[in-house]
This record gives sequence, structure tokens and C-alpha cells, in this order.
Amino acid sequence: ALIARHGHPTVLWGRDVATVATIDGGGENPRYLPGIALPGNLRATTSLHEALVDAALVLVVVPSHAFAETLRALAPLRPPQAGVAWATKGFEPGSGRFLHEVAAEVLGDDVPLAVVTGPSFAKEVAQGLPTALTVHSDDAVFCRQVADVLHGPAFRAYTGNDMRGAELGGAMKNVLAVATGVADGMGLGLNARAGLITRGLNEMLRLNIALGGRPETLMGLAGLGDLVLTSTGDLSRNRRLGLALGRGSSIEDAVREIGQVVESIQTADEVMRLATLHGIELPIAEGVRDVLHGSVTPAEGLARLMAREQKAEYPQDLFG
Ligand SMILES: NC(=O)C1=CN([C@@H]2O[C@H](COP(=O)(O)OP(=O)(O)OC[C@H]3O[C@@H](n4cnc5c(N)ncnc54)[C@H](OP(=O)(O)O)[C@@H]3O)[C@@H](O)[C@H]2O)C=CC1
Ligand SMILES: O=C(CO)COP(=O)(O)O
Repeated sequence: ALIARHGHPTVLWGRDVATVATIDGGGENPRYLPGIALPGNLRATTSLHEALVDAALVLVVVPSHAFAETLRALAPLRPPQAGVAWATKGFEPGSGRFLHEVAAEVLGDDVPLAVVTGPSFAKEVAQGLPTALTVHSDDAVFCRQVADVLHGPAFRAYTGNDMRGAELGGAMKNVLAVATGVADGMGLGLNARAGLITRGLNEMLRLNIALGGRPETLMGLAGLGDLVLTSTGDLSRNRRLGLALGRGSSIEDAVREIGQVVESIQTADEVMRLATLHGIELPIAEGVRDVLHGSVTPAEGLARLMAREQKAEYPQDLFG
């Protein structure tokens, strides 16, 4: 909707026949964005071929568990000039690979790739409310092309070239939002919320440095910005999962009630896989992983965090 409003003829591909028909014919997405008028030049189709045939660029926005299969489906249909960007946040489930690594493997090294990430609830973007996010790519020309179609009167699209840091921020904030949701659901107060957000940022920075991302990426829209939005905004599915768990719901009931993708459920495992691989302690992310697996209760997770040894806020060598 955002890209179409900027005057670019845009074709949305989806697999649900009824939803696609209502978007294409009725200018509304009743399942995911009810009541929001979509622009007339936004078309929708269930045919991937039709969606891609004249594409100048491709933006993938499926959940992370469907990322690789979607790229495999679009690879033979993609026009040679069309680079591929994605707003998906997470890792490849089961391997912990970054999505830009998956994309390079599936599409080949010569296809321009970009990550679109930052604090942006879809509903607010569709409503035309002011939003800022960031596009990261190794290809400066493609990065600018993606940012240019997104940038407009109510939308600021910044650019960068740290795909690794940008992807880590977008994935990890989902896990950390569960932690603040749990704390708020348990009624632990505003101090606990701010403490968790800040120590969560510290966990992001430590893992990011070990993985080769740049610290400033995590201090910007892709890290701190999205962490604050998702940890404090009740539109977040990941925060709402935490709130429900903190109030005593089962994970099954909470996920059913939310009824949309909750990326943290898989991402928590992948974050901890990466942390173990690099020998890094991430106590908040680990607590979320264990609560999501049901191996500790929220109260036990809190007790575990509070009993940790006292220490310096930042290890001396964090920023090299
Ligand atoms: N919502 C938001 O505010 C933001 C979301 N993101 C990220 O975007 C990604 C998608 O999230 P979001 O759209 O909100 O999730 P939703 O749960 O709202 O919607 C998921 C969409 O993906 C489709 N889908 C799921 N699996 C497949 C598949 N195997 N093949 C094709 N289509 C599939 C669903 O189709 P169907 O209805 O047919 O199941 C549905 O249209 C996530 O990684 C999320 O973190 C990033 C920024 C903001
Ligand atoms: O990524 C998002 C906002 O930037 C959406 O967050 P949730 O997936 O938690 O709803």
C-alpha cells in the first residue's frame, strides 16, 4: 500500500484466494488490515508469475519459516533486472542462518539483495502514520532504489550497508519483546521494563559484535528503535505473547488468540544456538527461550535473572 501510494504500480502476491480477491476487487485486506482503504493502483494475485512478470524490484514479506521456500518459488520467475528485498524478521529455522545468507544461496551471488527493517507496525504504515525505517544492502544502487520507493511524505527510509547487524536487530528484538511483555504481564513495574529493554540492548550488542555486525546499526532504527517499539507497543504480537504468558496463559492459548505469526517462538531457539556457538551469555534471551519451551515458569525466569552475579555494566572490551 505504501509503495502504491507513492505512485508505483504494485502487485501483491498471496496464496489465499478469498483475501486476494477482496484486496484486488474491494481495496481492503479484511483478514489482516480490516477497515483500511488500500490504494486503487495496488493489484493482488495468487499467481506468482503474474506478480513478477513486470517487476522492477521484489519485496518479500512472508514469515521466516516460509522465506526459503518463497525465494525458491520466485527464483525462476524473477525478471533478471529485479533485485530482491525483504521485511521478514528472523533466522532460517533449524540452522540459525541469516536470511541474507539464505537469499544469496537460493538466488545466487549476483542478485542485488536488501534488508528492510526498523520500527514499523504494518497497521500504522497502512494507515499512513509517520514512520522511519532503514534499508541495508551491500549494493549501494539497489539500496537506494528500495529506499526511494518506500520514502515519501509520511515515511522516512534511511540507508546503510550492514545487513548482518540490521538482520540481527530485527530478529532479536522479537525475543526481547517477549521478556518485557512477560514482566508487564506479571505486573513487575516500569523500572523492570526499562531495565529489561536496556539489558536486552546490551545482549543484542554483544551477540552482534561476535557475529561481525557494527554496533551503530544496533543503536539505530534496526536495533534500539525496533526494540523500544516492540517492547512497549501493544500492537506487537511478540509483546502480546509475553503479556499473556506473564498473566498465566499457556503458550498454545496465547498463540491461538493472537492469530498471526509470532516470530520469537522460533527465533529464540536460533538466537540461543548462535550464542552457544560463539560462547556468549544472553540471560534474557535464554530465559525467554526456556519460558517458551515451558521448562521454566515466568516467576522462575525472573528469579534466575535477579540471582545473577553482580558485575560491570559493560565488559571493558565490548566496543574494542
Ligand atoms: N506486521 C508488522 O508490523 C511487521 C512484520 N514484519 C515481519 O514480516 C514478516 C511477516 O509478518 P506479518 O505479515 O506481520 O505476519 P502475518 O501473520 O500478519 O501474515 C503472514 C502472511 O504471510 C503469508 N504466509 C505465511 N506462510 C506462507 C507461505 N508458506 N507461503 C506464502 N505465504 C505465506 C500469510 O498468508 P495466509 O494468510 O494465507 O496464511 C500471510 O499473508 C515477519 O517476519 C514479521 O516479523 C516486519 C515488520 C513489521
Ligand atoms: O516488527 C514489528 C514492528 O517493527 C512487528 O512486531 P511484532 O511481530 O511483534 O508484531
